[in-house]
Amino acid sequence: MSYGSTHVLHGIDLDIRRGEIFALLGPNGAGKTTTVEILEGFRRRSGGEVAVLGTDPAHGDDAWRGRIGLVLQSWRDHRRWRVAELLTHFALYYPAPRDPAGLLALVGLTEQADQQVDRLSGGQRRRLDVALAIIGRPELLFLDEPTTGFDPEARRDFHDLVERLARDEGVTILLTTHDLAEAERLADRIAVLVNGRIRAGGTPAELARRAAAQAEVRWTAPDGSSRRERTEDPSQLVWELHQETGGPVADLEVRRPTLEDTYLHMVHQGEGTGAGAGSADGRGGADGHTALDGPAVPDGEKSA
Ligand SMILES: Nc1ncnc2c1ncn2[C@@H]1O[C@H](COP(=O)(O)OP(=O)(O)OP(=O)(O)O)[C@@H](O)[C@H]1O
Repeated sequence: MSYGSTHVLHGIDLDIRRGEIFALLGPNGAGKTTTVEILEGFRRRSGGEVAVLGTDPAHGDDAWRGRIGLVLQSWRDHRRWRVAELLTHFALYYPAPRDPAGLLALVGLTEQADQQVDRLSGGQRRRLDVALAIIGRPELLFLDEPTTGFDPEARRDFHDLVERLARDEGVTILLTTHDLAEAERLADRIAVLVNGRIRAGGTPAELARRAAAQAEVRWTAPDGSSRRERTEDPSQLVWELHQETGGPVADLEVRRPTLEDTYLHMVHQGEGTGAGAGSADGRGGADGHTALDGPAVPDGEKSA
């Protein structure tokens, strides 16, 4: 995807399965919204192939659109409508809509049913966006940074709702977020997008395992110098150090990077170089490695 001469997406390769929650994770400006808008049929791509529910979104008709629900990043229409009125009105567009009252209860807006849309708080407005997106019982739901502005309780309720939609109703969900914890909590699979390229992909557990594959061991040598070494078998290294020193190893510390350390490292590296394109199944990378196979601790913490 290019805007004029600016390339914003490079070789994105995504395969999202029916019924899964898929998170597109990445920092501001990574290309998440652009990707999602291409999939939704709102933005015409510059090249490549896309099929959403078997249809090229550039040629999606009303029947295709009726199978999809959208929660956009910002959506500020219908300010003077009352909440329940708006839902009842939107329900008319679909062949088998949800019951508006039940839907209000589902998203926690029953008390606001008669309130005007422009009087809702940011979080309540977001809940209404979700209600509007699912009123037509979509097979596929796009959620573009859905929990921005939510307080912790609203965030938890929203996560429960997303899980219910996926697990109980089989809705396929594509979620964009820059919140690693949100992606970890909700997603069956995650693709990390940095600078328009997929830097890594897999289940949250796979990413965490790859992130934690190498531990960093720090200690103070008998000559007083600070030492660090990275290893997949810290116990072996510590045993050897103990033998060499002939006693306790001074200032010994063993640290495994968290998924967050690795994500931040990946973002930092990707924004610096723009290198490392790959696919969402974790195989990617020009050299056959994803960034998660690479240095597992932030640069600032590495030393000889
Ligand atoms: N209409 C446009 N014309 C030119 N450049 C654009 C346009 N829309 C987006 N961009 C650029 O494309 C890149 C990707 O933007 P995009 O909105 O897809 O990122 P994002 O990952 O969704 O970011 P955020 O988390 O901030 O919402 C950015 O560098 C942005 O400035």
